[in-house]
Amino acid sequence: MKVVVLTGAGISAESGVPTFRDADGLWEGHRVEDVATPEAYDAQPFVVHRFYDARRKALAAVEPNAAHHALARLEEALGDDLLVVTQNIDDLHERAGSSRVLHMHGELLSAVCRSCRGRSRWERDLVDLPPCPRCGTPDLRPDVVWFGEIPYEMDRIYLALEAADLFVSIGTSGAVYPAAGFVQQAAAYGARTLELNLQTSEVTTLFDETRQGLAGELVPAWVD
Ligand SMILES: CC(C)NC(=O)[C@H](Cc1c[nH]c2ccccc12)NC(=O)[C@H](CCCC/N=C(/NCCC(=O)O)S[C@H]1O[C@H](COP(=O)(O)OP(=O)(O)OC[C@H]2O[C@@H](n3cnc4c(N)ncnc43)[C@H](O)[C@@H]2O)[C@@H](O)[C@H]1O)NC(=O)OCc1ccccc1
Repeated sequence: MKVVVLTGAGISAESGVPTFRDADGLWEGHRVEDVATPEAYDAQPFVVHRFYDARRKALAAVEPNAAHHALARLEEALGDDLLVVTQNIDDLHERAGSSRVLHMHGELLSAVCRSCRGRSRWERDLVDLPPCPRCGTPDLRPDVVWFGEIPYEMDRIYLALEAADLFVSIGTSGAVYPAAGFVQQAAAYGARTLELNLQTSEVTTLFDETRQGLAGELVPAWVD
């Protein structure tokens, strides 16, 4: 049984990581779409850096929750038959013990060089961004996928959706593409589809089954 699990901000909410909908999509009065874009980074890099620095600080103070731990247990059982595709840039899946995790929108604790595309761990706050450890150019940016940019690992994701027997979506509003379109792709290839979410999402009607509630309760109940 090949399983693909898509996670969104809702799976980290009970750890204390605010979701995008929580703050009505606003950050310091900015529409998230306005700070999480390459244009915003070119226009006002300091505002964008402050946005991600604040989230790094917040991430250091939180822990994975029961939903993350349940998926790590599922990976022990299924091995390579499980793939977790996350829209989240936090490292809570990995901290819970999951390793078969694909960060389609990047990672908060990673930096990427705009010159050589080399990746490195994000070391310091904005004040003195170090040069790229690989090519030496001072051209590092947060290793996250911004609106208008192509998500990471789309080929691997489409192959996994094609081979999936079961597609499960956890804690996502289905507002952002291409992730919001995965349920249709998986269903088109014959997979059964299940949504675990606190509220009705923009794609709830596309699922074979929906269970509403807290991920910290629904996911362990589904896994164990
Ligand atoms: C706003 C939206 C309409 N715009 C888009 O979708 C755009 C444009 C677009 C493309 N195609 C379209 C088609 C139609 C319309 C628009 C588009 N998409 C793009 O630009 C993407 C790139 C988008 C990525 C942007 N970067 C992010 N994040 C990283 C940065 C950062 O984090 O700062 S997106 C970011 O927002 C999204 C937030 O959504 P959720 O995670 O779902 O969170 P949300 O708060 O919305 O919802 C939380 C849910 O959890 C539930 N919940 C809450 N608590 C709990 C709880 N305790 N338990 C369970 N559930 C819970 C709630 O009920 C709720 O339903 C996530 O994806 C997150 O990663 N790129 C692209 O399309 O490239 C081309 C392409 C296409 C195909 C193939 C190749 C190339």
